[in-house]
Amino acid sequence: MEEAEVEEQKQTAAVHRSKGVVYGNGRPLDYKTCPYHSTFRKPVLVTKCCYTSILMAFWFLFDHHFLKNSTHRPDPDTPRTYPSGWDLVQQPHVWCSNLYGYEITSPPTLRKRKASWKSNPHHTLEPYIELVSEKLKMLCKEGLVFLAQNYFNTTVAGILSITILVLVSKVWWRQRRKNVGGIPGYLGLPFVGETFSFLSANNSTKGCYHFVRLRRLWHGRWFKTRLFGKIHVFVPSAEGAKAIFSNDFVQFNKGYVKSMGDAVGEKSLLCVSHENHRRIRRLLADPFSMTSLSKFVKEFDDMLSKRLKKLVKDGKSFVLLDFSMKITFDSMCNMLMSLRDESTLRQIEKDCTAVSDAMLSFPFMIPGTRYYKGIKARNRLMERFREIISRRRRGEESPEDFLQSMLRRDSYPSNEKLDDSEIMDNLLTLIIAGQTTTAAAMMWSIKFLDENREAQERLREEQLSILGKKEHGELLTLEDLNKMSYGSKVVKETLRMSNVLLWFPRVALGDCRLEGFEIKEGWHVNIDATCIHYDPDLYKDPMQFNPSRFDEIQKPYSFIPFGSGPRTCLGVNMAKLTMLVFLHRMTGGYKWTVDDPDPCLEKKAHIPRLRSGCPITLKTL
Ligand code: HEM
Repeated sequence: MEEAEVEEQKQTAAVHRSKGVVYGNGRPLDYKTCPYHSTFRKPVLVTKCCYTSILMAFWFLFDHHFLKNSTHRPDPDTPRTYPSGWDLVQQPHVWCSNLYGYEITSPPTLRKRKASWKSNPHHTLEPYIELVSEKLKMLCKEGLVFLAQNYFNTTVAGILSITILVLVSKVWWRQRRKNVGGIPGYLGLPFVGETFSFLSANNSTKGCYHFVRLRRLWHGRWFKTRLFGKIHVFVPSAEGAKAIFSNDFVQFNKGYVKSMGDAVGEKSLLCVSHENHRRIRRLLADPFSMTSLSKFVKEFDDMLSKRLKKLVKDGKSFVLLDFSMKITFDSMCNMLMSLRDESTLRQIEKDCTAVSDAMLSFPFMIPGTRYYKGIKARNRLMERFREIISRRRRGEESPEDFLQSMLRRDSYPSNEKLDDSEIMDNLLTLIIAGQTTTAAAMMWSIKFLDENREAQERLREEQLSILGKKEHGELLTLEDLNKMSYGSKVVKETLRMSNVLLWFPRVALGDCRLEGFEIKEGWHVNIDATCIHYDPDLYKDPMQFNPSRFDEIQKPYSFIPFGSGPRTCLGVNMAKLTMLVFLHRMTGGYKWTVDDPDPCLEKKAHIPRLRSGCPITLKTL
């Protein structure tokens, strides 16, 4: 791209930033190619009006021209049948044209119809001419032609005015609703709303956030839409996020669909009521505290070092996303249930993927559907977890892991322990909530560092200095990770830019106001973390990968990749530690080349991930 072009693009971007345009997923909106970049809702309608008028005018002139200039007279000997009055009403065009006594040659649709009439000997075009000539005998020819011309022009004028009226009233109606309802936006038809646009964005390589990005361009920072029959408001500000997070469970609650509850289980942290949530979360939290995770750090480091060594020895390109999905899954199953057998792990992973796919599907138990497969997979998983729990209760095995720490509470009072179904549902929840998110973040960290060599070299320097103080082959400890100050900033900047969870959904439990905007009971409010993380007022040059921006303390609720409040991510520490260990091994021991720079996102993925999975080749330093 030429320098002038780049400059122009930057200026356009600056204008859009000042209007509150959001760039999601670490990928800028391409101003050169995006057909919508300067298009707002109203101009779209005005343009539609103009196009329609021009088309109608063309049709009128075209038709008139052919009527007047046609020399093709109908064959008077063709067999005739007479049309009914209704046929005549449906074909005023034919009627008008025949008043001139000539065959119709336009518009194309009529030509097609004429062909079909001809193929049917009992229904030809000629009867119209016969009818007209009969009428002509009865009426004064000049008078009728005058009438017909008037009728033709009136029809065209009528259609034109109705079209323009409909479009103008649409603009007016939209404008009126903006003022009355408070939050701008387009709700579309009942139930359907903009669901199809959302699904189409989700099914494209721009990712589902593209849907949000476009609406923000059209309506402004705050907007509402209707998806799957529910009204959704996208909350774009740190202040809005604060208001929702600090009223979680009071004014807002996490809305979950039936398929989600069926897939992960009704005792899952994601689905339980307020009281149960507090108790389950308290009991689950301990194994995820920073101090309890030191064993996890060592085991993950060991697993990662061995796998990377093997890959570099092979010297082949490998898909980073696949690698990170597998290693996060294996390390989590090891930490939760001490599962290490390869074939068992792969079966469980397959079932967990099926459950995860079923979470946002239509809940109909029809064989072959995602929901059906997910429920079957869930049943298999529950059976497996039940077996493991029974073996432990019989004392056949008792490894030190998350599950064992839960079972140790068996003799505690009921509010101090989890029952079996609570343990099993939450084991599944933890695996599903932890695997895809952490794996995607790991992939993005490498992609961003690859595009920002300065940051990569600075991180490498820090990691080599930590590595230099350790024995050869010695595993990382929590203390080592605490020394990685630049590494932590790289992790933060990766999470800010990648927005692994694009927005956090809640449902309003009653009518309320957010930053002066009216929210009705039952509306879905989505805390738009992506918009907040790309807000130029909160982050200077938000498109720039710059870990050093975290030298400064962030404003409250401006950095929320793990959410906030009573529902903050339970695995926040685990995720950060996993990423730090990963970055340490990748930059401290290796260099890499990204083998496919394709920036497109994976289709139908709720978590933004590269379609290519980011294939890389490793080389030892
Ligand atoms: C980079 C990785 C991760 C990111 C970005 C992430 C992000 C989040 C966010 C934003 C939420 C809150 C959503 C909301 O408020 O609606 C959340 C919740 C949760 N996360 Fe994570 N997460 C990550 C990794 C993990 C890991 C590794 C685990 C567990 C092993 C985990 C387990 C959970 C659970 C159980 C919840 C539900 C908490 C509740 O409702 O009380 N996450 N995560």
